[in-house]
Amino acid sequence: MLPVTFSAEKSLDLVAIGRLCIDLNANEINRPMEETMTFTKYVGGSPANIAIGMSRLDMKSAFIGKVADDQMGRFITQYLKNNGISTSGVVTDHSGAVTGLAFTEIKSPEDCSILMYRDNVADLKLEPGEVNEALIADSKALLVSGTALAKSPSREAVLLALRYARKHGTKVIFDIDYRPYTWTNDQETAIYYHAAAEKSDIIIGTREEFDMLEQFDGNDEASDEATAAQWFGHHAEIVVIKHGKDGSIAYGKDGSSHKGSIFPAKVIKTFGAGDSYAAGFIYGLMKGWEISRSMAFGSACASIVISSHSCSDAMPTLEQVEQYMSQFQ
Ligand SMILES: Nc1ncnc2c1ncn2[C@@H]1O[C@H](COP(=O)(O)OP(=O)(O)O)[C@@H](O)[C@H]1O
Ligand SMILES: O=C(O)C[C@@H](O)[C@H](O)C(=O)COP(=O)(O)O
Repeated sequence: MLPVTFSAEKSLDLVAIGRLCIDLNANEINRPMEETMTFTKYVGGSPANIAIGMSRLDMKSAFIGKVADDQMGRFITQYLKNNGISTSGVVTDHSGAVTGLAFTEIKSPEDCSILMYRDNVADLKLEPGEVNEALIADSKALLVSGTALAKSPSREAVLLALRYARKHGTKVIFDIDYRPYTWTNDQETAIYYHAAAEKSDIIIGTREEFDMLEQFDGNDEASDEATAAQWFGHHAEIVVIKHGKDGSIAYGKDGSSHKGSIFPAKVIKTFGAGDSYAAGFIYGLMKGWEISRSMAFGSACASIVISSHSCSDAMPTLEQVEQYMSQFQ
């Protein structure tokens, strides 16, 4: 039996909803931000990275989001188009909002952090009326980034997108994607994360992200197994808990559990690991692979991306992943 069955009727594989931003990745690595002088510009934002990752793997992808009416917004939209991603669901802000920026600090391969500039950002201005129902109806899966739930009106837009997905038999993949900068308080975070997780078929997050989601649920010593069981009580069919360099663990609603190991990497920076892992994992599931094989593929994608300078631009093609994995067979 397949771990998840995606509709064969739909012409798109994945539509992602959430932020389209800019990553400014430090060129001078292994030093603090105070001493970092130059950066390279890439398209960023976790759901954008995942959509780009899927597209590189030849999956038909689309995006629902809002960009600023400026050079950065146009750069992002053009990059998506150049990568074969449908931008018919990408709208332009006209309220004077700006593009979100993520400056990366690479002190060492183990010590990386992100400095986010997210005041008055266009991505969080997406209105419910701007959510393209037809794109969701025509996609096998909707990928929701949890950060898009942080503020209205993007929050309501995402909740509506979730309703459209359930209405049209589009599988919901929820990447918790917790970024503290955008949230007001923990209670609010847990409430809206719950609303999305309850409607999701696949939930992906780190242990810390699940702890954020479940913090008021009374699971004092939340184990990965208890986390999975909690969400199988709703719509979830697969729950994936990521543990950085310790790999990942996935649970299936059929009672199965799958330990994912990592591939060796010449780590430049650790960000981008989760997004590339998600792209590879979703790709595998959509190909009808077993959970373990999909996890291995995701881990290989992650190793490639963390050994590179960017997140989006470094997303590997199928050929690159296969070649990389073949070294370890
Ligand atoms: N140092 C590392 N070496 C090799 N693979 C890694 C490393 N860190 C993360 N990964 C891979 O990326 C996956 C996701 O990483 P993780 O750090 O847990 O997610 P996130 O980037 O969302 O915090 C891991 O399950 C693992 O497969
Ligand atoms: O998500 C962002 O806004 C920034 C990303 O583009 C980024 O570089 C990053 O943090 C990737 O996240 P991860 O895959 O969870 O490490």
